[in-house]
Amino acid sequence: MGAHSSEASTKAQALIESLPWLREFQGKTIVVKFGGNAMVNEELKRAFAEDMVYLRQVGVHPVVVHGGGPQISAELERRGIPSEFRGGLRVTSQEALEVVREVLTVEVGPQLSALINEHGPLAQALSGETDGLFSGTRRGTVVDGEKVDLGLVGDVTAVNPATVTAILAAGKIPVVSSIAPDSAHHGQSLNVNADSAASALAVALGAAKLIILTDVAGLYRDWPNRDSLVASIDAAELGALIPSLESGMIPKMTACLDAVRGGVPKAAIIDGRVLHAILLEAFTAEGIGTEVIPTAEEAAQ
Ligand SMILES: Nc1ncnc2c1ncn2[C@@H]1O[C@H](COP(=O)(O)OP(=O)(O)O)[C@@H](O)[C@H]1O
Ligand SMILES: CC(=O)N[C@@H](CCC(=O)OP(=O)(O)O)C(=O)O
Repeated sequence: MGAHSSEASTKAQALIESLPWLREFQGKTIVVKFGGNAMVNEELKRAFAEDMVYLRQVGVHPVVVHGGGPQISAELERRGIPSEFRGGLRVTSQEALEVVREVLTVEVGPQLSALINEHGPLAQALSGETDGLFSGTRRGTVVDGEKVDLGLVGDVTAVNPATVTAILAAGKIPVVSSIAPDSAHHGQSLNVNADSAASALAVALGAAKLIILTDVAGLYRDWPNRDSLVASIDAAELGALIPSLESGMIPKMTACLDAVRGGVPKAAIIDGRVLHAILLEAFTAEGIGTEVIPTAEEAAQ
């Protein structure tokens, strides 16, 4: 076989490998979290937008929840507003919250939507504050056994997915940012980590999968030992591993665990620095990154 025909047969093979996946996810909702660290250049953002359009075109319903942590940090620094992370979450003052909201809902969300819309009028950006999508409660965290006050940081405690389902029903792609109104204080909003917002939305939508893009190949059991990449882990094992994790991996893996425990059959952490990572995850038999699945007993229920 000549080089040309062998390349063609590799492409045909990739298409054939996608068949079981297409059957599994046809007509189903997939929540995709696009992290700020995976948005490092225009080419990656464009490829991500193409992947979302592709999924929609083949009959899957993608919902995007985006982060923007590094972009928020850059803007806070530019304005001279102090910012620190504790347990992977940003300690957020009222002043910082205004910047979080502005960067996520005025900058990152509309930019991603515009890239998707280069392929047709498909994306609709909305914030967790829109139409009561999210409702949150303030949370702290525990670092080295000590309680830490994170300020205006919340967990999503209720989701009203009506607007998201209406956008999906109209054949469009919702692009959601992770700000939530505080259910206990009218008019106050909370900064929610985008991984946990994506997880709450995936559960509320009854999504078939949660995919989180980040800037590493997946979860390393023994970080930073590069031989310890986890291909697949169940909820019970992950629950036992989370207390030993560091920084940004804590909210990320907790989000996967909560999604799977909340009834989402699969969650995956994949490397968003790889062009078309979503299609590789979706359309190759073995997938890429780390997959989280329910424990055997949970899956049987
Ligand atoms: N066990 C681990 N496996 C993989 N990455 C880890 C682990 N522990 C810590 N990390 C760090 O977590 C980072 C991902 O979290 P974060 O920076 O919050 O990403 P994002 O912006 O995509 O949400 C990785 O780049 C890596 O440096
Ligand atoms: C509470 C908290 O930490 N909120 C995050 C929200 C954005 C986010 O999660 O962005 P990435 O996914 O890019 O990290 C923050 O302020 O950075």
